[in-house]
Amino acid sequence: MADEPIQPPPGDTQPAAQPALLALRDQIDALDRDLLALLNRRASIALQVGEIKKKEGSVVFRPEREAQVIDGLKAGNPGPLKNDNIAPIWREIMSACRALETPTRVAYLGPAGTFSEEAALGYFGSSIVRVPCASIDEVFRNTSAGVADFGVVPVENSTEGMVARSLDIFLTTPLFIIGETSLFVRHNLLRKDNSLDAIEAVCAHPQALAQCHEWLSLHLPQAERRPVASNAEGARQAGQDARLAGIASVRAANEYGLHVVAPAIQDDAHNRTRFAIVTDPHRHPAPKASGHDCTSLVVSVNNRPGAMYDILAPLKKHGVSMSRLESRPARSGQWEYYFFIDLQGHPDESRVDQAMKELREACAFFKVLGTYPVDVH
Ligand SMILES: O=C(O)C(=O)C[C@]1(C(=O)O)C=C[C@@H](O)C=C1
Repeated sequence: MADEPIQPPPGDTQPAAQPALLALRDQIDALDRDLLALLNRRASIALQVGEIKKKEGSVVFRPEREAQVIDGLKAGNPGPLKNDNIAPIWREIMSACRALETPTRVAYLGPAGTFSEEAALGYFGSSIVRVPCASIDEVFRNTSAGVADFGVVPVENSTEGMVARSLDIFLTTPLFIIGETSLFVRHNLLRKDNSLDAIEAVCAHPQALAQCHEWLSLHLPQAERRPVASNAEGARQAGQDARLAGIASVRAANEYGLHVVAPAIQDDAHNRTRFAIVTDPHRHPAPKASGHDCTSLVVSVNNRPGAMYDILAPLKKHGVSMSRLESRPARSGQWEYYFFIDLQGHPDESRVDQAMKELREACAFFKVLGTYPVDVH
């Protein structure tokens, strides 16, 4: 039989590129070369800024400046690039420029693949030195001890409310908040086998187990819900034992070689977690006003009639808006509470400064947790 040339199966061939397409690609290549040249010019200017900062002995990371850069670009964006894409692109550019000035070491609840890691990368960009920690306490400890320059800790979830451990540590930590970031949290059921059969236990962080409560009750009513230190730790354990499943991100599935057996199992489709960026005030000054700032406080008032009014009155008097008010028992056994308050504005604004002074006088306990640019998306 004569040798027939082997024909590729239909659909397996690339159609010959159209001349018009090739010409457009040539334009993209030329623009990419221009972009690279511009980015390198930007990087060498950042290096010069770094030299000046070194001489002055000042810090490299300036969250208020980065927020202003992104806000300014979004305000003047002619499109068609969407404004939502501006922040992630420029965060990466500034992350790379910052890394030329000095390494940024960031502590977060690890191991690799946690939402905290995703938050850290989203906020600082990927040119950082990662310091994964075993617990939220360790994030605070490593940042205080100078093992990391910054820590990223979860503070609030849109389904489950406050992250109690972080807030409790905020009462006493010497660290303060210099930034915030929030993340859509999509939980996925991960497992070695691609099936829901014979799962004995689901291992995840208690918050994730709580956020998937309804789904677990419906689909895996027999399975034990086993709390572990982080979702990535649960995924790691699931990677070693087919009887276990984890609840974690797709990044964690890739990291530990697991199947996404059921995607998006969180009870609330809009599940978001908010993270605070903390640092040591001896090594990093408070960010200056950026124009869109938030100031976080924790206060307590003696248990008396009108105590809540005394907290709110100075804010009303000076026209300061409050974007968050959370209470947490003071554990005194006296029905006393700490109030976590977010004010809109920066203490450099006199109305905010005045309101804070009067609020301080009305409170038995008053601590400024930090002042920082609001999250820019
Ligand atoms: O403007 C500065 O202070 C810089 O160091 C430059 C730059 C940037 O790349 O734009 C980098 C790091 C800072 O956090 C802020 C901005």
